[in-house]
Amino acid sequence: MIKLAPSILSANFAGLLEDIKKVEEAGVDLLHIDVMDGHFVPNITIGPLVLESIKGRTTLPFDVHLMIENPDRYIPNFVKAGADIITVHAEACHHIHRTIQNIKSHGVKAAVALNPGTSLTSIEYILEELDMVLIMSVNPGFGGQHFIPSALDKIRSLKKMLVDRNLVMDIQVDGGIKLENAAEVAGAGANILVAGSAIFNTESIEDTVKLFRNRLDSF
Ligand SMILES: O=C(CO)[C@H](O)[C@H](O)COP(=O)(O)O
Ligand SMILES: [Co+2]
Repeated sequence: MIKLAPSILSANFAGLLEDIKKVEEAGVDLLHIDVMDGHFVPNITIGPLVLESIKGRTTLPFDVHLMIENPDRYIPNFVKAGADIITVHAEACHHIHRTIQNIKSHGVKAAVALNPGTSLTSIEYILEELDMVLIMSVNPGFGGQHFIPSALDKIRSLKKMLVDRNLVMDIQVDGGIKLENAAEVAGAGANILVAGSAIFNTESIEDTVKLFRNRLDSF
């Protein structure tokens, strides 16, 4: 079954817990938390303090997408704040293998994200170490952008790499996912879809999640 991970980047921060409750009650699978530092990406969002304030108040696992430089420095803080999956960007890590081991040493799942312009070859030699690969389908930094179509080929190639090596791990896709393209992204091989604006910027979160489920039913 395809998992849905709403990105709280598009939630109402004045009533964050209420929005989280809405997606939880609508039956989503993960809470995608976008952490931006104003250096790796041109935007600043949230840090461990916000995670700590929602920890224990939702049953949804925390899927933490770190769009920050020097992520190793902050991994213990995010683990302590409740992270279940930590994703770092290949482009932000000088020693990606070491960073992955660092994440795993804290007992949480480890993933690598690739920007639209980054090749799959950058993870070729660490694939066996990963729990998930995140294919970015927008340039990171902002919600509400358009899906970059070349991501579809990259998802297909990644899926083939995994099959060829007999590896089982999650393929997450993030950016510009809407009701209209969700099935195509899943069809290419993704099994976790992140959606921010498509879920939170709607009249009814419950109805939108149902519509996503209908479109993804057959996968
Ligand atoms: O990592 C991200 C941006 O860097 C977000 O997770 C992503 O953009 C989700 O928002 P939307 O679904 O509105 O594109
Ligand atoms: Co994200």
